[in-house]
Amino acid sequence: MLEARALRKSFGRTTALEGVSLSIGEGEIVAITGPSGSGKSTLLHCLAGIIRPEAGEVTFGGRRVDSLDDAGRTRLRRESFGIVFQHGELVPELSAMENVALPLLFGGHAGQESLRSAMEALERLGVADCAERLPGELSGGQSQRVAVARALVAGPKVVFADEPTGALDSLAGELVMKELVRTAEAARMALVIVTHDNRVASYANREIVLRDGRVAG
Ligand SMILES: Nc1ncnc2c1ncn2[C@@H]1O[C@H](COP(=O)(O)OP(=O)(O)OP(=O)(O)O)[C@@H](O)[C@H]1O
Repeated sequence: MLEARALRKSFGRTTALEGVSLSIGEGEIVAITGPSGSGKSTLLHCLAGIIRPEAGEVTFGGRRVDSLDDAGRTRLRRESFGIVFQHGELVPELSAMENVALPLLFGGHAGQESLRSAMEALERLGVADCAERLPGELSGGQSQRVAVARALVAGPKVVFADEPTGALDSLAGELVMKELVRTAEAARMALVIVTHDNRVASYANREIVLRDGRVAG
């Protein structure tokens, strides 16, 4: 469903990815691991259409992602992907519940229905009590759970998550991982997780290890 072939990406003189190829199936849970600086986030961003590789191809459902223009990639992300960034990246002026409702509102759903679904997603992630708060009034871990709720709420085909449990204690981390895995299994959603944490990687069907921008195993 999601494929990458011979990806290369550099930043100035730093080669972040070199010759990375992989294929991820529907409903598959894949952990991307490897040392700091090995290219994990860069790979996730290329797969999700956030940045474009200099060489190689990314396809989703047989359609090229990397050759789409910015508007095309934004539309694809909105329609088919859910993304959890390392630091939450919530809209600061909107409440937690409104942040979670955004993907539904962008998708043309009615306001009340979107807010109700957002509330249910917050409940499943154990942060319903944060619904009315602004992102600036949330802890790092609460923000991260709100960001996971936002990524899942619109029923994406793929969720990309960069260290989704980095700011969480082990109990909350487990809740987040169980909710991600439950949704992946129930909706045949693929899940691509960048992580340093072996416990998180243990939820995956497969682990892709990067070293110096290449797939090492
Ligand atoms: N925007 C950027 N500008 C310049 N260099 C960058 C940029 N993004 C990444 N890099 C470099 O590319 C390499 C890969 O970075 P990347 O963030 O993908 O690694 P990572 O494996 O996710 O690291 P970490 O585990 O520390 O988050 C690193 O050497 C990094 O310094």
